[in-house]
Amino acid sequence: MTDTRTSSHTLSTEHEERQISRLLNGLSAMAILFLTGIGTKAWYADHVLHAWVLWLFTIPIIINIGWYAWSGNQTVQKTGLLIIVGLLFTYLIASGGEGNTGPLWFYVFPPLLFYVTSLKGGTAILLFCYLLAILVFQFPDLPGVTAEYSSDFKIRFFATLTFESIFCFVLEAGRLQARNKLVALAQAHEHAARTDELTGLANRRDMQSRLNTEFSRYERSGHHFSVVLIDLDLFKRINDEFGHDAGDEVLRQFARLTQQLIRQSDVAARWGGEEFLLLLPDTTLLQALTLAERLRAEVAAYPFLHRHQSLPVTISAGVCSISTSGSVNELLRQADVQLYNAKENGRNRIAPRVRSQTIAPDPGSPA
Ligand SMILES: Nc1nc2c(ncn2[C@@H]2O[C@H](COP(=O)(O)OP(=O)(O)OP(=O)(O)O)[C@@H](O)[C@H]2O)c(=O)[nH]1
Repeated sequence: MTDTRTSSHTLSTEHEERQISRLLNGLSAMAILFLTGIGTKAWYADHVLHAWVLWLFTIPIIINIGWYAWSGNQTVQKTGLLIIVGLLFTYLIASGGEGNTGPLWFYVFPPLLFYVTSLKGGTAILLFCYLLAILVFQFPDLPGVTAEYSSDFKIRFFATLTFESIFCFVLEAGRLQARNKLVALAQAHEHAARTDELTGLANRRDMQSRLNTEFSRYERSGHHFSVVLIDLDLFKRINDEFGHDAGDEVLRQFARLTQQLIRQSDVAARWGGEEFLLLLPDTTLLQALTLAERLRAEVAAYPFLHRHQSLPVTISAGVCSISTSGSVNELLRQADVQLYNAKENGRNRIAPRVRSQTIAPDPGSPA
């Protein structure tokens, strides 16, 4: 039984990714404002080169925002912004910014890095940035390096940055752990809401929604499907003679047997107490009847056991194809009528009756 629907995990990840992208756009807009403002201040303070460098940094940020708006590619948006911010901070550390305060902007990096990348990736990038900062601090004669920092500043800078990085790492790890627990909980709830507890098959609610989906597919692209409505014969007698536990065990064993027989794309659901419904996509009436007959024969021959006691189990089933009914309700009604016929005609049988399977295939259905 396959689940073609999007899981809550995928949905939550997509939602989170969109949230991160919106946040990055907001931060990019703020960065443009800051760079323009601080650049203008530097211009009036006669730091012309510094002003131009800050203004020029706004161009790749604007391009990055525009590229994301055009392509919607979140990976490029994240990578682009991290590279720009990394280069900007390298410049600020190497040049000292205004009054040697450039390195202070570095404190923005760790939380952003861990939030946008993974814990491992963030740590690797951060260590690389540390290495760059150490190079700049230790070798002030390197080309492009114009700032010199006191030893006190360097020690305090690295100590505070290390504390900040560790806190950010721990907080992000905690956030991810809580998030993963919540996602797992949501998945478990989602699964429970769609599953029959006793048999592990889909429940009626899930089957109803799958039937509607399959019917929409049929209306859209003409893909035929069939259903088999199954009822365990004289089940009350099993309960009465062998006990309710034995009845439950029969339901479980029958569910297992059914699942072994149907295709991956088919869906088996517990429709009611001892009633089951099979949804068979891309299946003609004849094919559905063949499957139902095979299942009937297997059940009749299967040694159902409970506490070493052999239990007599047979099934009756009504089969119907969408090509002979215009709606899901009509399909189910017809299957129910056929099931009633099967019971009326003596149980342990499938309806409609097929004489050595010479029924004509559904018009327009796959061969
Ligand atoms: N053990 C068990 N029994 C159930 C469960 N759900 C429904 N039943 C029983 O299934 C029996 C169904 O009985 P009926 O509707 O009279 O039908 P039947 O005995 O199967 O007879 P036919 O359908 O006419 O062949 C009832 O006794 C229900 O109590 C369940 O989850 N576990």
